[in-house]
Amino acid sequence: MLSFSTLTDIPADFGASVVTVGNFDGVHRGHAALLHEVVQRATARGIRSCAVTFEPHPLQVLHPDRAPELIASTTSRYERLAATGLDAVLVLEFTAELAAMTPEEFVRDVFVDGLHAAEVVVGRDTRFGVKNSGDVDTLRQLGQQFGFAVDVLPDVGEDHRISSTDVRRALADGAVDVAARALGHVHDVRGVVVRGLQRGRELGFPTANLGPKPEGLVPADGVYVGWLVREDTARDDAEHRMPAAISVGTNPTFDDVPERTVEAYVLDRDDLDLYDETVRIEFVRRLRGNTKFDSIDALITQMRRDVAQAREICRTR
Ligand SMILES: Cc1cc2nc3c(=O)[nH]c(=O)nc-3n(C[C@H](O)[C@H](O)[C@H](O)COP(=O)(O)O)c2cc1C
Ligand SMILES: Nc1ncnc2c1ncn2[C@@H]1O[C@H](COP(=O)(O)OP(=O)(O)OP(=O)(O)O)[C@@H](O)[C@H]1O
Repeated sequence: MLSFSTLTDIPADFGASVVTVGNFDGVHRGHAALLHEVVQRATARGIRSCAVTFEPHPLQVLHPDRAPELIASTTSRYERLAATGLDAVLVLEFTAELAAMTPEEFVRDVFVDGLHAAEVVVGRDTRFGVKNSGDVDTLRQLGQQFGFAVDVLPDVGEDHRISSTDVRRALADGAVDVAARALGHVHDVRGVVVRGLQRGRELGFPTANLGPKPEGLVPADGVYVGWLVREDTARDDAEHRMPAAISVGTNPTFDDVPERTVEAYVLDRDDLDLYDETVRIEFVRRLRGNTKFDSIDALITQMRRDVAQAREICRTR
């Protein structure tokens, strides 16, 4: 997938394209359906497919107090966009100047002059241009004016429209299985493995601890079942993706963990050295909250139960 960060990056011979626009945070099932349509229509016409997106998230610039915590990092969004088969992504820096463009200016500069759009595909609630003043009707008028087709796709979602907002809410509640259903993939966070307090090994469960502020939305404190994925190993390596019991929180049984951490015990492995590696932790299912135990023995007994449950769940996947 080609990646452009300004309009001037687009090569002169890029040709005509089928285009869509949005934040695509998390690249959920609604986004994926829309992007799939963009790719299919471009293939049918024998032209390029391109998604226009923004960095940072528009609300971070316009209303930082209302800006959402993003589901996925820029890296992960990029990878998921690439996986849809798009030919190109245009990641525009979202600035006050961009925010001030009228719908007509945005469409002319970006879709028409920049990407030579033959067709623009959007969801029915799309808004664009200064103060979100443009909607699908505006887009249809501009399509007639500039000579591109406009397709408005129906909502995706069984009982209600899938949205990034719902995915964020599910993750904040620890409902990682609900989030995965809306996303169409398991949610993950990404970070470098750092040294913890080295207590895990004594408890019988050594854990890979992610450094502070991993990329991606960290779900509610609790104990989860999932997978640890090592980015630096090949996909077909047996140790690339390994089942894990995961803990998110401040380890309340101990009083010495000031920061919320994400740590994963790779099931039945005490021989791994993951320090300084970049890993992803995938969250499949929540088992329970993160509790303060009266004794270390009580914690260990519960961790054994967690691990047994994790083994069972991962065995069937
Ligand atoms: C499956 C699992 C469940 C856990 N549950 C709890 C818990 O309920 N309460 C708690 O205080 N710590 C819990 N922990 C975190 C342990 O306290 C932590 O892994 C241990 O203190 C090692 O920390 P370290 O890696 O910083 O050395 C859990 C860890 C795992 C892997
Ligand atoms: N469930 C859905 N079904 C169909 N299209 C969707 C769905 N969700 C988003 N889209 C479309 O995907 C494009 C990109 O959307 P964008 O990421 O900007 O917002 P969003 O997902 O609607 O945001 P949020 O969920 O945070 O309200 C838009 O054209 C939007 O209409």
